[in-house]
Amino acid sequence: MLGRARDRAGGADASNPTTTTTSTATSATKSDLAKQLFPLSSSPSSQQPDITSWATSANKPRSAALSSTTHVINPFKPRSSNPPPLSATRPSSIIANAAGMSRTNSLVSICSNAGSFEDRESSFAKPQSHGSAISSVFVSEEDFSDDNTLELDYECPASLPPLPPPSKPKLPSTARPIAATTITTTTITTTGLPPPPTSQIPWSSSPCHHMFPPEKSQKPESKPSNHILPPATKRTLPKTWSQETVQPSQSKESASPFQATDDANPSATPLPNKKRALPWDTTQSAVKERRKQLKNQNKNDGQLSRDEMRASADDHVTQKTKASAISLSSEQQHVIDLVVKDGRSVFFTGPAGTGKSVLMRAIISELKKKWARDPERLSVTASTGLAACNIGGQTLHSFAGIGLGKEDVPTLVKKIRRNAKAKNRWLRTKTLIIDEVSMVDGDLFDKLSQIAREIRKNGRAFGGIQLIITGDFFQLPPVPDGGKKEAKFAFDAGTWNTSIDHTIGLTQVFRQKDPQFAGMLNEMRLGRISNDTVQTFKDLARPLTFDDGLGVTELFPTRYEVERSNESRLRNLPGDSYHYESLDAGDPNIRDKLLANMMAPKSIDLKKGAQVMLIKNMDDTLVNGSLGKVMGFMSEATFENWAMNDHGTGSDDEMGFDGGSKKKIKAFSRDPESVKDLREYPVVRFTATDGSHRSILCILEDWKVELPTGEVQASRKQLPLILAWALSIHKAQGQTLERVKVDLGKVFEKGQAYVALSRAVSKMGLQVLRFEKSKVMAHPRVIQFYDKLYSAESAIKTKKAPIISEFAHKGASSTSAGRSNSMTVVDLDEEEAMVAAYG
Ligand SMILES: Nc1ncnc2c1ncn2[C@@H]1O[C@H](COP(=O)(O)OP(=O)(O)OP(=O)(O)O)[C@@H](O)[C@H]1O
Repeated sequence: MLGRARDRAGGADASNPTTTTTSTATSATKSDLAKQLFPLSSSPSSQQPDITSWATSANKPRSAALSSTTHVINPFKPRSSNPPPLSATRPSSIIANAAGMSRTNSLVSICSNAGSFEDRESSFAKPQSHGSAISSVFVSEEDFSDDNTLELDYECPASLPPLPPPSKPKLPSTARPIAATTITTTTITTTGLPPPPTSQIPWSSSPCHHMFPPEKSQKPESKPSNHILPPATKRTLPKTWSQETVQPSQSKESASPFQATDDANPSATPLPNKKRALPWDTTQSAVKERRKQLKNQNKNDGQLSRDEMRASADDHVTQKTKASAISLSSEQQHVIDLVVKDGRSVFFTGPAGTGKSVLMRAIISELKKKWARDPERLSVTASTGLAACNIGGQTLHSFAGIGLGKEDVPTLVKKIRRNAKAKNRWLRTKTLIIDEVSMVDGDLFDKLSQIAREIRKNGRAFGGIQLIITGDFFQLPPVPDGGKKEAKFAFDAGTWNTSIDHTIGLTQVFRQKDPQFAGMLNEMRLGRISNDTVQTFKDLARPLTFDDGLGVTELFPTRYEVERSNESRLRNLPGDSYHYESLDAGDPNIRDKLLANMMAPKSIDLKKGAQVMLIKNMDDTLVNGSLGKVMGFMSEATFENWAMNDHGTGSDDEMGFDGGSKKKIKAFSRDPESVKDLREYPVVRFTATDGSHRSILCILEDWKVELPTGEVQASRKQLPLILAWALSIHKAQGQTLERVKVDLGKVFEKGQAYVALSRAVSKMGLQVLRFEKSKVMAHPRVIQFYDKLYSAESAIKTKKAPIISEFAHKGASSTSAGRSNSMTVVDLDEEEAMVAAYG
């Protein structure tokens, strides 16, 4: 085995972890050491490295039509060297010529090889429903038994967030949405035991039309598609819904626009009546009533399983999502094929806004189908509680059952063996998903791999578990443990290269439609900012004003600053304050821990005029992250009576939720039968993702933490709102925000400035204060890591295959050299930890 590994590893340089591509000559002399340190027997190997091709741009017909608006950005060149913005007249084929480019500038060469790109159309529908895929989160009680102060073992019960439709900035725009900006793409085989795919995996970018707002006439269903997510079979409505009988108790709702049905298709989910510009689009209670109704029907006829029922209810609520489904780009689809069909271990990365989260949700959806009969085969985890929440998973620590994970591997293995549930998770899991890997510590990664090998009694990396990992190492790094000055990145783990078959770089930036802005952000990401970019960012210091009454969301590095800012803004508002305390239930011993990291706050104070953010997906346009303003407060009955009596015909502003109107509304709610909950809830006017304004009465929502058996471990009832004048950069990671203000003077950590600014959809919605080049810090190790990846890809393109294995072994060597016995864990959730760590 060793000999075979040695044969395969010929030429690898095991000794110099920091060398990128300049040490080919020396590498051969040191390869033996590398081979001994990292015998390939434990890693998926390939006879020849699997190399997939680079590709950019949209499908040919569209790109031809839009040739003047489709740009390929070279991410490793200063913006000034990149293609000009949309307004410029140069056509799309602005790809630098790599010929003669030096090895030290190898990053450039990746994008420069025009021949490595190919255009190919692909169009797939995204999962139809955003709120349905994940409803339960699995937490074992034992996860918390050893570390009472640990706040890491949090599993979010939230439903899987939606794959949001391409959002169209409402702000005045000088640059019209065009095709996504292509940054770079690479697929690199770093290891591979099983024989790699023999044929090249074709690449192409998603069609240009993905960048446009969904057109009503263009229904995704009408497009030929091989992969429709999620499966239509799980999304059918119960039979009983086809003849919707209105019970007396539901008569009010049926009078509401939400309940309007499609005569042509009685089973179709009713659409909001757009003719009636009522101040309510629907109420959450209406949605809940629907679910209750469905549940009762299920009980009566006993024909639907619990999941089917839930899926049906969600289907009803989110039916519009189907019509505006995101089509995965071909590079995204390529990753799905690799992980779902081929079962490969993959790390996919890419700049902010390239659809990593969207892709991960699609993968989870597909794998859930794959493991429908044996759900325990799939484990969904993330480095932080919040990130886990976003994909309906649990923290990596929680999954592993290692508490803080400070002990050495033998101790941790013993600990897990004592914990039947944790042990079972390790034994049963076939596919492990890790999101936001940039915040996973390298030592932890190695420990987990070793634990898996021992518990599963399988010598392969991670005990043979398929890994699907995503994240962008240029974003927030791991928090170093007390003793360490700097955290170790996961890619520096000794087992990183042997655990991953393919490293894939997503290239298409979807969040920012303006290629110039996307290019500026990419310069930031790499820490190589041109003077032009510095000046453009400095010009964004001007204040932003909007005519819809909503302001910008200010991003702060610490939670303390966020709370202070939100509290002072709330205090300065006139009027009464409404206090909402959550209703928590569950075993008091573990409840608080389970609920600690929940996005839903333990308590929230609101006033009329408060700026809030929705933290649950209501439907396809009111989603987690939608900004809104509190217009007033009223009880459910009042709100529904108002709807029933059709007293709203104007906009919210016309209606005005002032005292007079409110009194008037209350006059309609005297029927004691209808008044069950007299408590007043906020009416919030949201700016929906399609740019429209929608007002809903925000009542209490449920968050649950459940065991796989469905047993509820802890639950919280709370408004689905948080104050949103200010948000922490940590909480903002992963968000797409249309109006952002960032004061870079307060930023202290590498990657923070990039994360903060890259939340913005456009320059028009971004205000940047105190922009300094020095504040934009990219970690040298990260630059080096990506440099290697792209160098390797460049080498692949020039058919210098040996360099690939050299790359893989270098990586292994570097990490082995850096291995230490010191134990480090990631502090997963709290900004305070970061502050403590970084001062
Ligand atoms: N295939 C696609 N077609 C159209 N829009 C897409 C596609 N994939 C992602 N998007 C959109 O791009 C935006 C960014 O996506 P997403 O949040 O998944 O990116 P990300 O890479 O995870 O970003 P970050 O690293 O900042 O968290 C979202 O608004 C999403 O809806």
